[in-house]
Amino acid sequence: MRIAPTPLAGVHLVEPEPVPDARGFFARLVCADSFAAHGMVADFPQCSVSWNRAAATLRGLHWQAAPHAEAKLVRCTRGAIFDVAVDLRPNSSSYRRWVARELTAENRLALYIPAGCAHGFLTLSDDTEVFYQISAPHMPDAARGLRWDDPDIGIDWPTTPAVMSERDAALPGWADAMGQG
Ligand SMILES: Cc1cn([C@H]2C[C@H](O)[C@@H](COP(=O)(O)OP(=O)(O)O[C@H]3O[C@H](C)C(=O)[C@H](O)[C@H]3O)O2)c(=O)[nH]c1=O
Repeated sequence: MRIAPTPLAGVHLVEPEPVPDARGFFARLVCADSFAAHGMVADFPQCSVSWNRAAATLRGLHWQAAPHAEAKLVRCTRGAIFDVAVDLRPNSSSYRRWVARELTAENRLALYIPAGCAHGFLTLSDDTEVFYQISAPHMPDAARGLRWDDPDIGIDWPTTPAVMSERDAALPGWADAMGQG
């Protein structure tokens, strides 16, 4: 697999390297040694999936507060997403910056998002499925969020969301979100 850095500290793009043969191919998706060499965790005690009926569905921007902060490896297993990470770490060289990558079932790319970053995505096609490998269990009381269109972050979404949860539509802007503790 190829692990490439992004402009956000600790956020990496993981690209499988398929080994082809007459049957098709085999490819590794996670490797503890390779991940550790890039400062990434590879222990994912919880895996989740979300299915999204329509294109332009937005989920996020979410994270879990310490001590329940989670690293995530996110991939699109059907359809396509515009996947976004936002750096919330005050001591990070990329604090308050965002990065996005197009993850699709066809490119099999995965975005590694370390603890201390918010995550969200916008679907680019109907019938899109997103698979998460997560380094910490879901703790509802630790759930935090930032609104998708916060002007201080300025994410350049490819299109206006058409579908989102009431929770996501009501998420706070940066100042209030950082005051959530
Ligand atoms: C996250 C989660 C949710 N749930 C339950 C709670 C709700 O009854 C239902 C939907 O939850 P929610 O609306 O928070 O789902 P998303 O909006 O897709 O949240 C996710 O979206 C963004 C993009 C992420 O990166 C996180 O993985 C996660 O926050 O699933 C669980 O049972 N376990 C879980 O781990």
